[in-house]
Amino acid sequence: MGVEVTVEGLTKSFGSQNIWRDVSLTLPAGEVNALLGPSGTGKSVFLKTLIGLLHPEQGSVIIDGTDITQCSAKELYEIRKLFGVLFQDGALFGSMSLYDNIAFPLREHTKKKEDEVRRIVMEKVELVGLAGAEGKLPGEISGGMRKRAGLARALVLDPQIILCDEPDSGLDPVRTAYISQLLIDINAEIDATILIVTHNINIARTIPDNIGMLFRKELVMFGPREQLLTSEQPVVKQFLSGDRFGPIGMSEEKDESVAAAEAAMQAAGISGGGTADDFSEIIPQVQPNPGMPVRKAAIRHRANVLGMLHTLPENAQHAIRNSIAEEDRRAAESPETSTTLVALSQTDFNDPNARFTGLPGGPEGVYVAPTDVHGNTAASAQTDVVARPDMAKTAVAQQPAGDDAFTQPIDTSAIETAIIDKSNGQGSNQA
Ligand SMILES: Nc1ncnc2c1ncn2[C@@H]1O[C@H](COP(=O)(O)OP(=O)(O)OP(=O)(O)O)[C@@H](O)[C@H]1O
Repeated sequence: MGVEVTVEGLTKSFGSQNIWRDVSLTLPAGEVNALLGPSGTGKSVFLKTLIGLLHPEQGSVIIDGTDITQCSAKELYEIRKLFGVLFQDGALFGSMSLYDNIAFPLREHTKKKEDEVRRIVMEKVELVGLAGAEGKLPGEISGGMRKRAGLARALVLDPQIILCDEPDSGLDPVRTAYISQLLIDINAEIDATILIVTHNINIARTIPDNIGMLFRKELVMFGPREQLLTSEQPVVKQFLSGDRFGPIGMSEEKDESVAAAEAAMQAAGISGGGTADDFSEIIPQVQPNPGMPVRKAAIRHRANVLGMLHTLPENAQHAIRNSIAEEDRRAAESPETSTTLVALSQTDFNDPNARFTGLPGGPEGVYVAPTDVHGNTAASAQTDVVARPDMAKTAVAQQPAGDDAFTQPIDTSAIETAIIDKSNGQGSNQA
């Protein structure tokens, strides 16, 4: 499973220029996260700080129990092996073939023999669709191919954390969709924690489990994607719609006179050029391609979100309920592509250690009852957590049906461990 990354009170400056301050967030293990923000707000600086390439003045970055802002160079070297990083420009060595570029981390960090290096490199080359191009130099291929080569290189050490700095920059919308799908498939396959820095709203809407946004030197928010997509905060709304009217200016601080002039234009019905799309209409998250393993993080994410639901704004709660209902409806229609139901269908309700207690339908109280390996329907149709009975007993007994089922805090600790172990066919369900 991927590694949780916990950032606490992080502040970074270059000389007298403060980039951001007091940034705190947790990238949950194995989940896909996106970081948005206007140009120059320090998103790339944030990524580089997470891998210890840049040093913050304050705060901590805890990875696998180690605070990388305080650890020794040797410890940092070891922690860095957990990472795969796709830099904004691919950061390939111009004088090396794609093959040698992709092989580089293996030759640098492992003692693998060349035939093993070849096997791994060619596997990743295939994965990113570059078979046949491995002998070319970076200067001989397109920008999109360089991106994919950079991603292949980021994957060769089987990273537990993948950082992608603008994986879509310079790519057409179709190639962007392919690379986004690839990230979801990779997540399904290796369950790595992923952080994507992007300006691409379509990626933000369809790929991550969680989204954060930097603005005016602060983390405006970080949470389930529905929270940001339904946010009423002007900066978030403006960023999503791409409108020039709003707090974000050409440079970070918008002049008061400019803001007043814009407000007047807006009042006069003049367009700021933004899209009229309604981002609070949550569109379904991209699923792994058929044949890919269950995306275990999606199951954990659901348990996490249900646990924190009561702390979120009302419209985010509503959007999450709808997302879950929609996900379950789609799952019931095509169980073979459903993350949740595939996992659930591999679960044995009769097993005393691992059984789940049902999925709620949604605001209308529609209930989609999944079945287990024996075709049994979940015992209780009134609860919303995937749980070991001993962990969830209280929640099960107390949860009302329908909309209200989401309003109570649920103890989700250790919740989906059992089901994930089961779906992997890995014996014990003891937390
Ligand atoms: N090594 C450095 N030394 C000094 N200043 C730096 C350094 N790296 C970045 N900066 C400054 O930090 C600020 C944030 O840069 P960064 O590249 O992180 O922004 P960003 O949000 O990723 O922007 P974009 O979306 O345009 O890529 C910029 O003002 C940049 O000039």
